[in-house]
Amino acid sequence: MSAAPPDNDVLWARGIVKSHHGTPALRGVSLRVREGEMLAVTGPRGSGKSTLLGCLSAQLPVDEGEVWFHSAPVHTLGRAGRERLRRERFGWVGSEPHLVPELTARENVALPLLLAGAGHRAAHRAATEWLDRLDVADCAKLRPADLPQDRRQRIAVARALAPEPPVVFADDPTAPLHRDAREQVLRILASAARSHHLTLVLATHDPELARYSDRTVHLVDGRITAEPAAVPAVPAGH
Ligand SMILES: Nc1ncnc2c1ncn2[C@@H]1O[C@H](COP(=O)(O)OP(=O)(O)OP(=O)(O)O)[C@@H](O)[C@H]1O
Repeated sequence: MSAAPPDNDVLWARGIVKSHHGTPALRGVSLRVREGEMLAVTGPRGSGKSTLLGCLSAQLPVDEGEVWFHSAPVHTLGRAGRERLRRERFGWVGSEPHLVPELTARENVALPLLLAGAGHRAAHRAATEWLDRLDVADCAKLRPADLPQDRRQRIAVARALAPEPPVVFADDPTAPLHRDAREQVLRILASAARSHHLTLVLATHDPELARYSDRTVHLVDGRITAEPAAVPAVPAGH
């Protein structure tokens, strides 16, 4: 039996192998993510970034290897256990803003807080604060269909951050945004992660955006090719 990972790692993975319908996506990936760290996963299209985030965030079961969250095994959980872990401990921002179309922006952001048991007033107050941080407070009463893509994405970021989960996964979160908005949303993600001591795992094509992270791992063809020494991060709020 293998040893449990070190206590100070939030996420710890060893030898992850994962295929999609016979197409190998990850071919033995090992990595660790420390508490409060902002880790960027870079690599060309099809290199396995989304699959890696899927395996680390318990969305996808691994074919081989181990994934641990705070010294508890994830790779041995069944579907229900993985779903509970995701719902209770992880936030997710995808490259497309998937919001509930019938709800206003504020209701969308409040929803995960209400599902976690918060009272209506507290959930709506927190949602308003997060919309304000993401610079979309003016959209609070509008529904997703009335908003452009980049505003919807900011709301999706607010929704992921509002419950302040221990880990937020962001899979190419700036893809729907224009250049200036990309920088701003990334800065907000980075500063929220730092001020709320969240751990952030971010997949991106853009090495420039990886500058906001504490550390980068680079994937090529389902393998980590290099884990460069920490590059100077852009200070939050700049
Ligand atoms: N649902 C799927 N069904 C079949 N093959 C898949 C599926 N998802 C991913 N793949 C394949 O697995 C490999 C890794 O894909 P993945 O999406 O993880 O890479 P990526 O680095 O995130 O790519 P991108 O930057 O384009 O999002 C690719 O060869 C891809 O075609």
